Parts: sequence; C-alpha cells; structure tokens
Amino acid sequence: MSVHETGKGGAANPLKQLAKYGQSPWLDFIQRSYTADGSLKKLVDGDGLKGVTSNPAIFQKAMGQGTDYDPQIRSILEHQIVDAGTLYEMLAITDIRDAAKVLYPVYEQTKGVDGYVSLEVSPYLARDTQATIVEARRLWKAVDAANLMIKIPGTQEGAPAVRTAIAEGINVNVTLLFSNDAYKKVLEAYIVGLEDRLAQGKSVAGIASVASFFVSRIDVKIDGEIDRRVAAGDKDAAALKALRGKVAIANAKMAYQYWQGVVKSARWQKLAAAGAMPQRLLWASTGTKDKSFSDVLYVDSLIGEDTVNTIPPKTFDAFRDHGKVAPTLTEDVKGAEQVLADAKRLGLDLDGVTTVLVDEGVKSFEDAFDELLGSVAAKQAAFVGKKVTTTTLHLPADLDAAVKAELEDWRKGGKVRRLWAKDATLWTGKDEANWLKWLSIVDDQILALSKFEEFQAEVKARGFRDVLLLGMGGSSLGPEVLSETFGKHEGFPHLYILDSTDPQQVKAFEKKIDIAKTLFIVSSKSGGTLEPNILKAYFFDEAKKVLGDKVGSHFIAVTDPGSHMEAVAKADGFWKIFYGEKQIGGRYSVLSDFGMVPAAAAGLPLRLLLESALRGEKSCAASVPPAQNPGALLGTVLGVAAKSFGRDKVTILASPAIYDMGAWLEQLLAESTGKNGRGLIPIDDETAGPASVYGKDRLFVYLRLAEKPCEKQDAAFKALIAAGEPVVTIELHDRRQIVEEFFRWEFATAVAGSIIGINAFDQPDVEASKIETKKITTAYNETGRLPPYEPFFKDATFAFYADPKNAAALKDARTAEAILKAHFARAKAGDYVALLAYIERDTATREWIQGVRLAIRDALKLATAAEFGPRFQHSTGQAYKGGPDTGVFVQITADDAITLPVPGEKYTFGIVKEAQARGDLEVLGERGRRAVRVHIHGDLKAGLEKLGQIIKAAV
Ligand SMILES: O=P(O)(O)OC[C@H]1O[C@](O)(CO)[C@@H](O)[C@@H]1O
Repeated sequence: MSVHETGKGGAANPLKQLAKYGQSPWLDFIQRSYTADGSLKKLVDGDGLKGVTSNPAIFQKAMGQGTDYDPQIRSILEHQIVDAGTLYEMLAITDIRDAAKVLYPVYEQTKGVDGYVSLEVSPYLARDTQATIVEARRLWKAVDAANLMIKIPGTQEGAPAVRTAIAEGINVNVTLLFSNDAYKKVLEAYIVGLEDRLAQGKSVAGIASVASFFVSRIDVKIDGEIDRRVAAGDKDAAALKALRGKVAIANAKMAYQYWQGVVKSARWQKLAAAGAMPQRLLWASTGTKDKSFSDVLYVDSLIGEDTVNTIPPKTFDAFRDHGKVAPTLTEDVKGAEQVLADAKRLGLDLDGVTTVLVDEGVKSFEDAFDELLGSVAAKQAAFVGKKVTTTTLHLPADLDAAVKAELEDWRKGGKVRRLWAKDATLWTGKDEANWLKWLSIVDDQILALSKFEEFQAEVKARGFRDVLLLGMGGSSLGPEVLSETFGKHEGFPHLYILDSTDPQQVKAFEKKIDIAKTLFIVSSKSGGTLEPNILKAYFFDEAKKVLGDKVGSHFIAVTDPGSHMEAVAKADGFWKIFYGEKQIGGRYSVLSDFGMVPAAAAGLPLRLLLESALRGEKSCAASVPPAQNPGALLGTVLGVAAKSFGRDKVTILASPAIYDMGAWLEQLLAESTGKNGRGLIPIDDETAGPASVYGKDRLFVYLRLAEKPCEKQDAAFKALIAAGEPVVTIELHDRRQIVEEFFRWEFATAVAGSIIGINAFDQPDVEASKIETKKITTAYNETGRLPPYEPFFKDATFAFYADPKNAAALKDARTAEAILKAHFARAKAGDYVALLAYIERDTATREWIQGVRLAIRDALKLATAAEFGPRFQHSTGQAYKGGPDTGVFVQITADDAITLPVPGEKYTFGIVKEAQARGDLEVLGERGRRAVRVHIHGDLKAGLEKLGQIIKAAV
C-alpha cells in the first residue's frame, strides 16, 4: 500500500483544505489489511478523507495476491459449497461493510452527503439493464449499510437501471462516464428516479448519488493521437501540441457547467425543496498517466463546490505533499471551451474517443473481474484440496498453445456465462436452449432430497433383495456406473441393470434375481423405447406369475411426464412413478431422477453424492473463467484436439474400481458430438499399450482413482506422457467424486460441442436404425417371418452379410479370413475399428472381445471399440452413423440358444435383436460406412474362438 504519511500537515494539509472549496476527497482503493490495521481511519482523521470507491480492478489487486483473504476463504469453504463469484462477493461485502463502518462517522457528520463506500455491480452486466437492476438490489440488501453506494455503469443500458435504483432508494455511484452526452443522460436518470419516488409519495431525502466522470483516460487517448500526428509531421503540429493534457479537464469543466445549470433549474429546485440532494460530479481516473505532467494535475485542476475527487493512493500522497488548492473548476471556462473548439477544429475526435473509452472501460473491468475470479477460483481449488478432483494436462506444445488460445477466446467472448445463460448461438442457434435444464438440476435435487430419502427408507423397509432396472442408454448407463462403482449396500437390495434384447442375457438376469423380492425400475425418458417396453412386458408377466395381483407394487417407472410409459405404469398399478425433466436429454439425465431413483433404491448416500455433484456444478459455474473452470478446460481440450489436430479418438481409461465411467462417457461424448460428419469418437477401456501402438489421432484421458490406483495403468500413462502423447489425467480422490465428474463432463461435452460446431443435444442419426428395426419387427408380426436376408458368403461356421456396396468391395475374397482381411485393409491411419457384438454380454464375451480388439489395435495401430448390441445403439451408435466417416465396423451375431417370447407380440427377443442388428447394418451401409456382418452358426463359444483366430490372422 502506498498511502503513507497519513495525517501530516494539519490545517495546511491540501487534502483537508479541499473542504474549503466544497470538494470531498475520496480514496479509489480498498484492501482488507488497510482497513483492519487502522490505516483507512488515519486518512479519515488526518486527511479529511470522506469516502471510498472500489471497482473490479481494485478488488483484483486486493484479492488476487497475498494472503489477506485466506482466513475468510478457508472458513467459508469449511461450511459451504460455493462458486468463485459467490466467494468473491462474500469477501467483497465484508470489505465494503468494514470500510463503511470506518466511514460511518463521516456519513453522520455530513448528514449523508459524504462517508460513502462504493461497490460495483458485476461488469458482465454493463449491457443488461434488467440484470443490473436485479444485481443492484441484491448487493444493496446484502451489504445493508446506509452509507453504501452501488456502482452502475453509465452505459446506455445502465442509465435506465440508475433511474430504477434511485426510485427504489438505492444510493448510486454512476461509473464509466466519459462524454457529456452520457453524463447528461445519467443526471436525467437520477432526477427522473427521484421524481418517480415523489410521484409514489415516497421521500427523496437522504438518497445520495455521484456521477463518476473519468478524466485522465481521455487525455491518454487524445494525447496519443496528438503525438502520432506530430510524429507524422502534421501541419498543425504546434496547435496540436498545445492541447496536450488539456482536453480531459476542459471536458470535465463543461460537465460541471451543465450541472450548475441543472441545479439552478426550477425542476431541480422542486426536488431540492422536497429534501433531495444533488447528484454530485465525482472526478475519477485522476491519477496522472503521462509522466511529463504534474502528478496532481487531475486533482489541482478540478476543485469546485459540491464535487468529489476519488483519488488513487499515490496521487493522494502526492496531493497531500504538494497539492495546490484553489477553485479551479470554474476558472477560465472560456479557455476550456476554446480547448474543445480547437480540438474539434483540428480533427481530434472527442466523441469517438469517449465512445471507445466506454467500451474499453467495460472491457477492462471485465478483464480485471475475470482475473480476479480466476485467482479466487484457483485459491478455492487449492484450499478445498482433495474435496474436488484434480486435473493435470500433458499436451504437446502446439496443442497446448491452441487450447490456451481457445480458452482466451472463451474468456473474451464470455462464453461460459453465455452457456449458463443458455445462449443457443454457442452451438447451432436452434433449440439448444431447451435442453439445458441439467445445468441446474443439482440444485433442484438438493431441494428434493427428502423425496428420495423417503423412497430409500421405503425400499429398505420393504426388504427387497434385488432391484432390476430396465432401460437403455441415458436411462441405464448412469445407474450402471453407480451400481458398478459403489456395489451393494448393507440392508439394501443389489442393483442390476438390464439393457439388452439378447434372450440369453435376459434369461441370465432373470436367474440372478429373486422375482418375489425384486423391485423393477422401468426407466425410459421417452417411454417409447422398444427395449424397456418389451423388457417390462416380459418381467411384468413373469412377476405376475409369482406375485399375482400385487405385481404392480413391485414396479416403479422413471419417465418423462405424459409418456406412454407413464400411462402403462398407471394402468398396471405401479408402486411409484418418478418423473424426468423434459428439458434434459437422456445422456445428461444421470443427476435427475434417472440416476437418483436407482441410487436411492440401492441405498447410496444421497446427500453426499449430491454434495459431490454440487462441487462439480459450482466449479463449472458462470463466474469461473474458462482457464480455471474444469468443465470449460476439459471441453476445450477435447474440442480443440478433435477439431484442429485430428485427435478425435478420446481414449478413456479409468482405474479398475471406477472402470464403468467410460461406458457412461461413451454415450455422452459420442451421442452429443458425433454428427454432421464431425465429433468425438470415444474409445473406452482399451487396455493401455506402449506409445508405438497408437496413431496420431488419440487424446488420452486417465480417470485415476487415487484411493485405489492400478500400478500398470500408472506406468503406462507415465510412458505415454514421456512419449509426448496428449494426456489429460483426472485424479479422483475418492470414488464418490464420479458424481462431481458427471456434471463436469456434461459441461465439458457442451463446450466441446460448441467448439466442434454441432448441436450437442440432439441425436439425429439414432432414429434411422430404430425405423429400420421397426419395419422388420412389424413385418414379422404380420407374416410370422423375417424378411429374406441373403449372405454374400457362407461357410460351415460363418455367414457374411453386407449392403450391396460393402459386399461388392469384399466380393473377391473367398474365405472368411480373406473377407475380414479385405475389410480391414480398407482401414487407414486415423480410422477406428468397432466390433459390434449382438451377443450376451458377460465376463467371457467381454474378455473375448477385449482380446480381439487389442490384437486389431496392435496390428493395425488403429483405435478400437468393443461394443455390445443393442446397447451401443443408444450410445456410440449415433457417432458411428453420424460422426466422422472413419469407422470400420464388424457386426457380430450368432444363433440364439434359447427362444424367449415377448408377451403380447408374435416376435421374440431373438427376433427383435435380429431386427436391430439388420436395421443397424442397413443404416451403416446407407451412410456409406465400411461395415460387414459376420454371423456365427452353432455353438457360440466355439464360433467366437474361431472368429477370434481368423480376425487375428486377418490383421
Ligand atoms: O430413455 P429413453 O427414452 O428410453 O431412451 C434411451 C436412450 O435411447 C436414445 O434415445 C438413443 O436411442 C438415447 O438418447 C437415450 O438415452
């Protein structure tokens, strides 16, 4: 702090003498330690200081460095989960209140003329009248001090907010005034605000306002222009030079002249008679920037009755030391007029300069606020430590630089705030705003916690042994992660998730559960999805056999209001129906009832999970600038890596205990971004290999559970980092932090979607397969037969199918191995191979597919996906059809060992699965994708073994 030598000079102290001419010195500075150690009070007592102003840049300096604020930050964070903006505000309010206490005696002595402390509304709102009004009211209430002034920018949008605030009795410091035109408007707004009050029969006494007219910044611009022209040999060089350091003061003098006229007017006199105080002109930006001028130029020259000068610390000291006090503001007004006339004649564009200065002023406060919030957020992250996940980036220099540039673009464009404000133009400007309710769902769920807790208690009391959730994609993957990560909880049922039409798999789940003690959760947002509907039909029938009329009491539905599933649930007397949010798409629904209901049923600690989710939400809040915002940061890395570096294979590996996160992430990333030929291709759970098995299309994400890491994975990632591969390491300090990551990844996906330039909330290509499937199942119901389907090649074990184009490309091959060889030969660097297996998903098949994919990866150096149908159709299926045309697909089907009827339909589960496989292949073919189907006849185990061998031989 540079204000020193306080109180020196006694009566001769120029600062004190200002009072003689009716000017009040205020200090353009605030800092906690300065108030706390009595320094501020010394200025009041010794220098006649009469007020304090703050602004985002001042708070940035105060809070952005040092440790003054650490104790309060720590104590807030001990008890609350808040975003950086709220945290800043709590700190700022404490400062403002403390300073207001120091200044209160001045307020009392001057009967409310002086003694004010100013707090500025968020600079982000400078162009938004309504939001400024709301914020002004909020801050006024929050600080709750009579000697507070709320600072509102004097922009075009700010002026009406000034009027409203004044009419409501809020003291206002109008800031960022440069031009006389803007000043006249805010003076008018002040007067009209007071008149509004009078008209409402309210008192106008005791309401204070200042109009902060910025001075030195004008000279910086004008003098800069003068210097440029003089250097360029302007013919008017001498006349121009004579104006250096004069225009701003002349401009200020004119404002004062205008003010004097207004306060003499009959209109003002009426208000004055009613007790109104005039809005005083306050000279701001009065530190000398040009070293060739006097360091007190903008104090000495602007002394006048009923004015304020808010002086920066250095200038304050200088003025105490050698300021000259005289009534300069009204001196040589003619001269001032002449200066302005000369400036105009010489082509110095004062109007243009003041317009630019408003924009620059808003911008620089925004920049300062960004910096301030960024440092608060960084401090917050450091203090909460392991209560939140930790992200470390290892990026090659070019990607790193591009990510930084994009983050800066997001910061400058206020894009995080725009995202929270649901600005659809961040994506394609269509209906995106209607799909963003997930942003606030955590807050809603915290309020609804008792609903889930009651349900949880009821489930426990009813003594269910098992919960079987029937659903697909967004309705099943989140619950699956919760179940796989947290396991069974003592006293609560085991949560199983069934998301398949494979008859063997359906039967296997039926065997796992005890129907008489099972709670079935039928989960479908749309309520119209084929799989949950037929699974419900099947298990409802089976349960009825055991439970009779009570069957409905073992079923609950989670679905959107008004859906077909809701009607079914009502008709069948389901125990409960929980509702989803229509404005949340399936893949963003895990924190809505689609995740909360199964979590409750499984006995998970709901409050703790929601707290973790809230940490995720707050760390990605609108107030957190992109570089410190974990969601924006991650989304930027994902988006930039894919868009500008061809690194679109997001290779996700998680510690074994949280391995299933990848399955949820796959849907989120692929369905959200994989469209219009662009997007991210998630590569989940592909065991890490040496750098040599990867192409240049990878971005690695390591979700490392610090409480239980895997040494092999750690070593593999260490090697990848050493090899210069781009790696994002997200460390979860405890497994509950997967819930924090749910929110963070949703945010990141929305950000990546914006960078890639797609609508991150639709799934245009998923429907196509559903239509094809429907055609086939309908035909079956009508004819009792599947439409004919001819393989283009067949041997004793395998039959190969493809659309005509793919079949033609492979027609020369004469053996199964040769077909696959030819198929894989079509892949090139940057492509990926996806195995799409429509078979039972169990430990054995998962091991098989993993072994085969790794063989393909290691041989071809291509990314691989190992997927099970129809589950992936509701997940990565969107990107396979709509994303980049880089996929090489091998669909795998097999004869079913059992036949499982679907109640009320002619078709069976096996027929549905067949129709889904056919429909999917059909659409892949239609889209020109490289795809082939291999069907295994006879025993599955033997067939898979053989297929594995020929694939390995083919690559
Ligand atoms: O919850 P629903 O409506 O049954 O949908 C399940 C899944 O199917 C999809 O619509 C894709 O088919 C996903 O987006 C969704 O998560």
